Amino acid sequence: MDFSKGHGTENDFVVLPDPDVRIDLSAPRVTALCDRRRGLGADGILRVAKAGALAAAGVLAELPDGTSEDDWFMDYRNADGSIAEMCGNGVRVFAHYLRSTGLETRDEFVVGSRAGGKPVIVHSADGSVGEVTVDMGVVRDLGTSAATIDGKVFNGIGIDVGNPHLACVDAHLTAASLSALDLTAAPGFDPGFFPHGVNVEILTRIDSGAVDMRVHERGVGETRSCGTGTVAAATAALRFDGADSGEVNVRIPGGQVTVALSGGRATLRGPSVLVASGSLDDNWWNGLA
Ligand SMILES: N[C@@H](CCC[C@H](N)C(=O)O)C(=O)O
Repeated sequence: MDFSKGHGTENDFVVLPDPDVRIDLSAPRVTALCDRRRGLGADGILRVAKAGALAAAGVLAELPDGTSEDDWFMDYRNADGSIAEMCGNGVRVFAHYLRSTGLETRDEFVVGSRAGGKPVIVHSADGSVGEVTVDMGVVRDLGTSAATIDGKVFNGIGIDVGNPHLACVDAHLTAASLSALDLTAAPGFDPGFFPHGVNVEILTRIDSGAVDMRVHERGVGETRSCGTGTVAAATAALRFDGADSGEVNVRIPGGQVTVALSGGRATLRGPSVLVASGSLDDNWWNGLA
């Protein structure tokens, strides 16, 4: 079992090449592989497969919109073994991996996800560093809700970027007070509003075209970055200022990305790093099934 390890602004992933879908990617295998003591350690897994092969194997009930059988498909799993619809940082790492390994020779192609096909532009991709823009598609406003963190209530907007987010702009926050927040425990949220759980972003308002953001991810915990979360954050920050389009630089603990919103759609541009590749021990892997 070959693997690569990579990250997008320090949101890290184990990449498992499995074009013909021969691996049983069970929840125990995902959790063990993502465990930072028992396994390789990661926020999530990116299985690299052909969309048609995933459908034939029954991993996908049907091909999502904008995805065809021959497209590469990012079969994303959270560190706790749950399946998520989309991962913005993951798509950048996925596209970088495909280009740097030669599995894909084009600079512009579609990456399939459970939230639909995501067109990408690979601006650069060597063996270790890449830069990718992802067309994230339609961003949907779900209405207002609130999160509770460390006993404090943060008002925000529910935003669907293929997966669910609650993005909370707090005009009193500074980069320093944001970094002092205790995000160890999962934020409280309204389960009636978010029946499938939610990713929660806390952020400053826009200053000089940029916001600072932290995130607590569904199925993972606090991460150093979340690509779909940065799109939700940029959307909420623009709304906070009465705008529905524009470009926002989003600073997260793991780096910076750029989100552009226009006509209810978003693009996400940012870096990708591939740090290692190798093979898993067969006995260890097979013992996890
Ligand atoms: N880190 C990802 C999002 C991964 C999925 C998320 N935890 C969920 O369950 O929706 C990103 O970069 O978007």
